[in-house]
Amino acid sequence: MPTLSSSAHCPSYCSSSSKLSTSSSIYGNHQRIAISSIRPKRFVPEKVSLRSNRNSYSNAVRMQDGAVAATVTSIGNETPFKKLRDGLLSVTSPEELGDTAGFDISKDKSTVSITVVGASGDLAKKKIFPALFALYYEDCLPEHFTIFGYARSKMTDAELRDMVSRTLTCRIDKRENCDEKMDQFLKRCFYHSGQYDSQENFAELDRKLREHEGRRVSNRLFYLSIPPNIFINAVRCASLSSSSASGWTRVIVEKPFGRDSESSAALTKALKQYLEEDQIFRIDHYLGKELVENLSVLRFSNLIFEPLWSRQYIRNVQLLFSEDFGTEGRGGYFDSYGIIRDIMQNHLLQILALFAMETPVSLDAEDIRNEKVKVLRSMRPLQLEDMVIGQYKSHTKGGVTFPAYTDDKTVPKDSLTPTFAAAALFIDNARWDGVPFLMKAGKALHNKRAEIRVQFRHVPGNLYNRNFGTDLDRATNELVIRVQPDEAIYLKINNKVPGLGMRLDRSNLNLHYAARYSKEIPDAYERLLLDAIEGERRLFIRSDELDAAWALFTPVLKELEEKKIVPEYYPYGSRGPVGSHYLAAKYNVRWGDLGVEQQL
Ligand SMILES: NC(=O)C1=CN([C@@H]2O[C@H](COP(=O)(O)OP(=O)(O)OC[C@H]3O[C@@H](n4cnc5c(N)ncnc54)[C@H](OP(=O)(O)O)[C@@H]3O)[C@@H](O)[C@H]2O)C=CC1
Ligand SMILES: O=C1O[C@H](COP(=O)(O)O)[C@@H](O)[C@H](O)[C@H]1O
Repeated sequence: MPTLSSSAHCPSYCSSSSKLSTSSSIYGNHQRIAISSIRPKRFVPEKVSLRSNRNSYSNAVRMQDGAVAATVTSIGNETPFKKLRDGLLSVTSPEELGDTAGFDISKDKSTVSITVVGASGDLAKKKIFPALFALYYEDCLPEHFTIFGYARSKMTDAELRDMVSRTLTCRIDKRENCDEKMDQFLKRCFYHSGQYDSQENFAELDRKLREHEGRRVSNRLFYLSIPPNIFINAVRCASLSSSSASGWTRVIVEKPFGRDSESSAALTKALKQYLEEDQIFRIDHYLGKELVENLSVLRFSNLIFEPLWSRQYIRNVQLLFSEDFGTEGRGGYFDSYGIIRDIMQNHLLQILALFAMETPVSLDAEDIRNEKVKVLRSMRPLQLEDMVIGQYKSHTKGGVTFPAYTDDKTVPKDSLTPTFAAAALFIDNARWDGVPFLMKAGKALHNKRAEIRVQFRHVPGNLYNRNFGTDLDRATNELVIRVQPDEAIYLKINNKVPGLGMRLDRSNLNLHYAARYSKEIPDAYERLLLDAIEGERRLFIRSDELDAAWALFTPVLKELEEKKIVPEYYPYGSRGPVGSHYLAAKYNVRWGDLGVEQQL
């Protein structure tokens, strides 16, 4: 009996998934076969022909169980084919392709090398190494893997291990053998010091990687965790001097992907001098967050939501992001980007696209990304009059003084860079015509939170209108998807207060993750790293998506800078500029995050 399994996310390597080897599991709505159910059966696969408009396939074979597997050859770098469509089962590793595909089918003949470029930096320490360890702990990494740190800093392997060890923690529910697992993990970590623009240094890395890979099919993942001005040099050197000769080579690129349409297009063009689009994994870590991934499940697997998902029933949609700390430590980077580029153009817009897209043909990465591009291209570029910007100023509370944004030594004293922005966006298509999509993002606010709020329309001819007083807006249903912290999905409904009278109140139908699920939620970087290793592109940004996203924000960003628009100043730790309320009121909207929420 197929089960909806939480382990379905890491099916090809995780130990939990190998337990599925004697049966199939449900991955999305497509059947997926665990590798171990195929691998031991040596047989001669029948060659079949496979065609598509975009890719050419080679080595297409029919497996013993009827599934078709192939490798894609149009992208230069032969990559195992992964298609989740009618009749085609997921192929996640060379082993599945068998002898006729030119790979050695025994599992111990392939390896994955993960090189963290910029290993000495903040993101590497904070997110990437801990995520890799978590994947290792969960047995989600392949049997043969090696992790290399690469940066200019001089470090020995032992020093890298020491640095990494201080960043690793075990999940509360996974303490068993944790120290032992950490030691084993650290033994797989190595370091190479080199310049980002030196082909010679990357060639030295290549030699070290080859030593570790031996004669196995070598697959290589480079994570560019470096400032954007050195992306291209690093990609050039990595691709020319340390690409894999026998397996795939993939590069995870961190944001920012440019500052506007032009610089983003230039970055893409430069990357494509050295890499095919299929090798580029542009990361937006919000797409790896549990509740963002769940958006499609909520919409497309529950009858009660999708029919309501349109202008007919939805009054407005709000995408909210707040942090209760400033740009401390990252002011230098932040000042040339600002909150619109840092959060809105990517994280919030990606959520909006997933929220508003039409039903994709399938859960295949290209089908999903096609729908996201379509909805982004149906949007109106943001107008200056639909935008409010703010910057935090110093504030003293309880004897403690919190700094202004411009108190940061790396920020110019006269900086006009917004640390807060609110915006109203519109999608000019049949489903969403006239529905305001309001975004609000800010640093140094009163709380840390990310959520999606969907405010529904009034009930026509509501028999209970007189029970709500004059504020009928308060009586409409609201669906809240709290992405973080304390993940939850709750629906505000009107309910009769028990008793002999007829008094109504607002109560929550609450799916509170901590209460419902005992398993700790993996960090977004774990999911995304695993997907990159598996070649799953669903949660990464395609270049045309990126172009469409920049097209919406570039004109207003230019106007703000050319006109030197002064931000509205708000105290550190407050709810942000008052102007955001006027913006919402212009579209008859009240921000949903103002009141104290009732928690069940
Ligand atoms: N930190 C975060 O929370 C987030 C970061 N990002 C993105 O991830 C990437 C990495 O971020 P983060 O780790 O904070 O960056 P860092 O500033 O910490 O830089 C990473 C490493 O790059 C090297 N480096 C730094 N500046 C330069 C320079 N001017 N020239 C050459 N090398 C340099 C340093 O290593 P060495 O000197 O040893 O070579 C440094 O340790 C960036 O693109 C950033 O925008 C995205 C989301 C969040
Ligand atoms: O990309 C970024 O995200 C972080 C917030 O990420 P979260 O997962 O902690 O919510 C933000 O602080 C940073 O400015 C931005 O670059």
